[in-house]
Amino acid sequence: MTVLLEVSDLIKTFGTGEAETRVLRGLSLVLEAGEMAALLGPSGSGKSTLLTILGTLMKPTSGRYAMLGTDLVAADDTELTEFRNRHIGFVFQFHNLLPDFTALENVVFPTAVREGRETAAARARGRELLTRMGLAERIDFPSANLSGGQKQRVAVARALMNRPELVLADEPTGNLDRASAMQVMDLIAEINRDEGTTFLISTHDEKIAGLCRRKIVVGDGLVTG
Ligand SMILES: Nc1ncnc2c1ncn2[C@@H]1O[C@H](COP(=O)(O)OP(=O)(O)OP(=O)(O)O)[C@@H](O)[C@H]1O
Repeated sequence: MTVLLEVSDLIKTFGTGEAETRVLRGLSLVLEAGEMAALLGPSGSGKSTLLTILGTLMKPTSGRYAMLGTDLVAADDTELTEFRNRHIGFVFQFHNLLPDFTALENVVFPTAVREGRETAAARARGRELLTRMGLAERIDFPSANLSGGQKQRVAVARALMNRPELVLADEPTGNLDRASAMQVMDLIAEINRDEGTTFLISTHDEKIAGLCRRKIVVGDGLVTG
């Protein structure tokens, strides 16, 4: 197996003095390329904080983080933005789609903004992904008119646009009914299997976690299982 990322001795504190909260307390974790892992743990245990650090959206207070051989603690903001755009996709509980944009426009828009233009290749990739997500009939629908499950599948397609090695999903099914949640998870599993994309999925739902090959449990700022 190839190591995709490794964090070690991660500490993250918020606030100072009496208000200081130590959220991560020396957490270490290795993710292999191609894993599909659930991130579990009680509310407040630090799951979102860890995902935000792994997504390079926030630096740890101390500790090491390397992905694909790049030291992401030493990297500056420009390097981090570039790295994130190329290698990491995000799916959140609230999909954050632009309601007046169609499904396809939502999927292609972030790439178009980054590249300064919308290319035919990007549109083709967007169509292919939406079709894989079972949304071929909804490609040109305004996203406001899609169901919650459909919107979340658009969000998964958007996260995959740039063929990231890693997708971080923070409670991606938290807002969905059971059937829609299972459908989103099935599609994630299919992408994981077919394209080798690594997924780390935080969830409170044991059934959702059960669909992942590995469970990582966080408790009190450390990996406990
Ligand atoms: N920016 C911040 N400033 C201060 N405290 C914060 C900040 N972000 C998170 N925290 C605190 O860190 C702790 C962990 O939060 P985090 O959101 O990582 O937990 P979680 O495991 O994702 O919880 P949940 O399952 O409820 O989403 C909480 O006590 C939270 O209040």
